[in-house]
Amino acid sequence: MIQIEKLRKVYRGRGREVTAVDGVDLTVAEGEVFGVLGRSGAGKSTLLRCVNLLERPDEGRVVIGGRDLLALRGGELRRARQGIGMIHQHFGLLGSRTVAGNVAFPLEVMGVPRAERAKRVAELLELVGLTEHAGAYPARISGGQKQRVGIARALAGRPRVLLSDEATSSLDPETTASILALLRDLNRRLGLTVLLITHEMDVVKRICDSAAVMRDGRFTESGPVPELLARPGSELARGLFPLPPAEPRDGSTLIEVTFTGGATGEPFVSALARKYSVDVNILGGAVETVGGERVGRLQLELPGDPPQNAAQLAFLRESGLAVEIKNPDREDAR
Ligand SMILES: Nc1ncnc2c1ncn2[C@@H]1O[C@H](COP(=O)(O)OP(=O)(O)OP(=O)(O)O)[C@@H](O)[C@H]1O
Repeated sequence: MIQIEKLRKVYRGRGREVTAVDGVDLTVAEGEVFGVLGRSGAGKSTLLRCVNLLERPDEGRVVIGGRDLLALRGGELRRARQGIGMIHQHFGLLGSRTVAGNVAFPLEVMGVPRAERAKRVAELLELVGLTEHAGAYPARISGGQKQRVGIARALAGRPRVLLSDEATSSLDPETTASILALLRDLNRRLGLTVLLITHEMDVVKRICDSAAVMRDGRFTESGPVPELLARPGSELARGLFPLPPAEPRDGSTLIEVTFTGGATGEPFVSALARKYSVDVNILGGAVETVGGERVGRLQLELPGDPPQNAAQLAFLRESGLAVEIKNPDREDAR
């Protein structure tokens, strides 16, 4: 649904150049929720703004629903952009208009006749659970309700794609959870494709099917979330399951094991201990639900150095677990 190829955006000014997006490739399948995670300054906002051409990239391609946006002009481009909704961290509501008036605004711009507009506004408010607040002004509603207005307004033109620019960053955890649940629900009910940027791991954990980690204008890793979590060395996995720092002791093997889906139900630690008569020391771990799937990471210590544990490590890998050896200087530390 969204296809970005070799996207590059450089800001130039006062003899200074900042490469905000530095050759990003990104594919978001139809109906998918894709999260781009990164710290401030990583280039996330610029990337998102290039997707709906609020910012014109210097190089690369932006293809949405099969249409190459950079090749479109005038009315064609306007129509293509109507198929892309956007929500923002600070909501961007008009204080002088009611909730209903804010949602009606894009419909007025599109020239939708009054009667049809009223019907559509009512539908949209129902969709986001704000029917009772139609006549309220933004100053009198909560942050979560404001973002619901933002979402209803973004959906007014029946977009197939929704871009979310840190939509929950100024909300408390409980409200964040309810907005993320709403986005997930809309994604499923309307088949909406969602591309979101965030600096919060929790957002990725709660609703993203796929994710990318962005740093200095580039993606350092990208893929379906369960796959990333199972990838040794994954930054996303480390962020979602922070394990205590641990130094491998001489004569022992320190490993981090990631398990997803089917492997979660298997008592692999006890199976390992029984099969090889080893004392497995559990140093840390966490199990979470990510994208509706149980995922976990454990830090384990086995007696004996890595070569002595070759069979044990193979057993874990054959059980469907991703195993990363933390002992330094290991050529096979995968
Ligand atoms: N209009 C602009 N002019 C010049 N430089 C800019 C402009 N917008 C962003 N930048 C620079 O581009 C880089 C990427 O910024 P961007 O806002 O895309 O990152 P971000 O990951 O979204 O961070 P944040 O969450 O803080 O917005 C930063 O170094 C920033 O200073």
